[in-house]
Amino acid sequence: MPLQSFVSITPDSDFPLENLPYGVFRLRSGGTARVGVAIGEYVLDLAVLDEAGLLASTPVAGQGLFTRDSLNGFMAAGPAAWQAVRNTLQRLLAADEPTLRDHQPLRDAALIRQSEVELLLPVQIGDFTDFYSSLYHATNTGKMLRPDSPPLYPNWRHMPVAYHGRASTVVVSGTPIRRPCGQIKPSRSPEPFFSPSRALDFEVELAMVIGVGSELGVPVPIAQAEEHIFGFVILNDWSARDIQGWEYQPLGPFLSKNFATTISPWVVPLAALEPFRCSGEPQDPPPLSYLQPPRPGHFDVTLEVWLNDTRICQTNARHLYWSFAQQLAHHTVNGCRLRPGDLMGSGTISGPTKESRGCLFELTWRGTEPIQLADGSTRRWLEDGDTVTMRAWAQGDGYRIGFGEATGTIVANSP
Ligand SMILES: O=C(O)/C=C/C(=O)CC(=O)CC(=O)O
Ligand SMILES: [Ca+2]
Ligand SMILES: [Mg+2]
Repeated sequence: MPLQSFVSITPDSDFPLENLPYGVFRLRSGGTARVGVAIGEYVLDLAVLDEAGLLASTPVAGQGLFTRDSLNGFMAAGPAAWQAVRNTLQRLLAADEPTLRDHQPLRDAALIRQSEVELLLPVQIGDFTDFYSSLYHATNTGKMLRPDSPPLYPNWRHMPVAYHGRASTVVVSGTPIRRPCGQIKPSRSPEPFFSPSRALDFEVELAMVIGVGSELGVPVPIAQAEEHIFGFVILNDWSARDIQGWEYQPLGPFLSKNFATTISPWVVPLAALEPFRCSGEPQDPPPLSYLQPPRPGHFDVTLEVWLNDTRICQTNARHLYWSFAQQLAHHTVNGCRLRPGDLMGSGTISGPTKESRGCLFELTWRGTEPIQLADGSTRRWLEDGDTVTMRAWAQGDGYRIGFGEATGTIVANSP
């Protein structure tokens, strides 16, 4: 039986009382940025609640953490504070709780229609790392990029491989995406040339948002890894496959991926995904002991990709080989420090079936098998004006933990 709120929530809403994802918003009519949670069609303004003393029972009351333009201050307060605020909000929004329900002026000030707000980038991102943790994606990618070698490098099943991206180009859902220019060298061309990308792609991922940092030189043990995770967003790692194919050896992706990365505006708390914890793909060989988790670390989250009006991919985060806890333990095992606001992408979440391939690179097999859209047109790669929208949710009994969406439209460029 879903939790009952006095705010009306339909069963297909992304934002029931069980979810309460955090975001940063501004009224379209003006004003400063503030922190809120999504509930049904509304945003609950936490700054208003704090000023009214309704968060008094939590360790973060009266610190001004919700009148900021990022979640970083609140995230740094740690898991006990997150849990206290979450418990308080679930109580304040409950159907049988009069404090907010029956206080009309406060209710009007605190609950704002989402249609009246602009959602901002929720986190000030210090570092962005992107993993490569789907066995299906890594195998397909390896087959296409390196047809004459085994698809997986020998390290892949021993560690969560990743590359370092650019925090400076992570943008919030809705931001237009300018087609990047760069060096391209098709195999039939003897020399590289400079051009707008002709092989623009998306990658559907989830990303963890780091809440609490770690100490320089001190690895985070896998059993404590999740204590550092504040929550999750949808991530689209826009990728220019032609630039990537020429630049990536031997150091990996660079300009082919760091021109833009889109994230969804609501950060879904780890606590909201707890009922959806599950095992991932079997790991063979067994990982080294620092990567052996004390419990399952995957989550049953469905993801969809829409290209204009056509759904072109449906996949699930449980298809990942390496879990978020394993990624985090590996990332810090050398003493690399975490900071509040770091962002870590899962890697493209491809599954075992054709429709669960998480990028055009795989869906069109490097552009050789065009896909058909509902309007009759076909695509090998993204065209100017195309809109890619990603959605994600965990399906509960009578409710869903939704992530909202991560969307972006391609804008033309000329060299
Ligand atoms: O060079 C390769 O084998 C492939 C690299 C990537 O595709 C990097 C990446 O973004 C990984 C991912 O999203 O899974
Ligand atoms: Ca990626
Ligand atoms: Mg990218």
